[in-house]
Amino acid sequence: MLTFEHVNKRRGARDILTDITFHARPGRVTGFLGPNGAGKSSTLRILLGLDRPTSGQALVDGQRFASLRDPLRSIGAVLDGSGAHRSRTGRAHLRWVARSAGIGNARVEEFLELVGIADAGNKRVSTYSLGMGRRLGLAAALLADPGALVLDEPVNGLDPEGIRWIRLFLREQAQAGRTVLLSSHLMGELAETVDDVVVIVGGRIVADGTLAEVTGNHKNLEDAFFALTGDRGAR
Ligand SMILES: Nc1ncnc2c1ncn2[C@@H]1O[C@H](COP(=O)(O)OP(=O)(O)OP(=O)(O)O)[C@@H](O)[C@H]1O
Repeated sequence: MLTFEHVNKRRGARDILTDITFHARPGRVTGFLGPNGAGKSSTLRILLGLDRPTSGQALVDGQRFASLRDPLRSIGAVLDGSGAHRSRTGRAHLRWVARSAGIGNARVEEFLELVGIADAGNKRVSTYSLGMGRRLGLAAALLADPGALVLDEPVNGLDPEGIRWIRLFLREQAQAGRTVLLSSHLMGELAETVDDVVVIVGGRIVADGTLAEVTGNHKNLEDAFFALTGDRGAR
């Protein structure tokens, strides 16, 4: 379970996040949706201990990231890019991540297969497409079998096949019991993937509920999103 409790973030004179409160639950995919600049990345960075809230807290299974005894086994994350050094091969990157977590190389091979990049395992990450880099990032995030998976804009820039693959993959992760939290400014691509939806606009939560609850009387999630965000959602 991922929990945000009254998280506020101020930068200089600006309130970037105001009273961010929501949960992402095990076995469900939670979409954290909002237009560019709404505060999605800032919120996720606080959860992952990469930034501090001005007040409030973000918790992974009831604990702050910094207090987790074995963070890789609690929460996996894919933020910008693959997270790998470009001159490394995909396989070498995963072996390095595995070693840091005390995991054997057999699991690296298993995960290269799982995310569908086994054939490219010996190629340098600099030669990977955007989609392959995302798959490598997912493999690294999942190597230590974490209970939660966090992804910042996982489908952004991918072709339809890549988007479809990520959607199915994330649904499988939730079915396996993981808590999946993903951010996106794209609604159409995600309506079939998410169980729960949290909408953020201007650093504030403006909707939080199941997909059906947030869609409400609108034709679809995209229409509901534009109604909630005004023209800011169109950017
Ligand atoms: N390091 C920083 N210093 C100053 N302002 C920042 C910093 N990081 C983010 N911001 C500001 O905080 C606000 C929220 O940014 P954030 O990146 O969290 O939004 P986002 O919803 O993830 O949008 P995007 O999808 O465009 O990244 C923006 O107005 C941004 O300009």
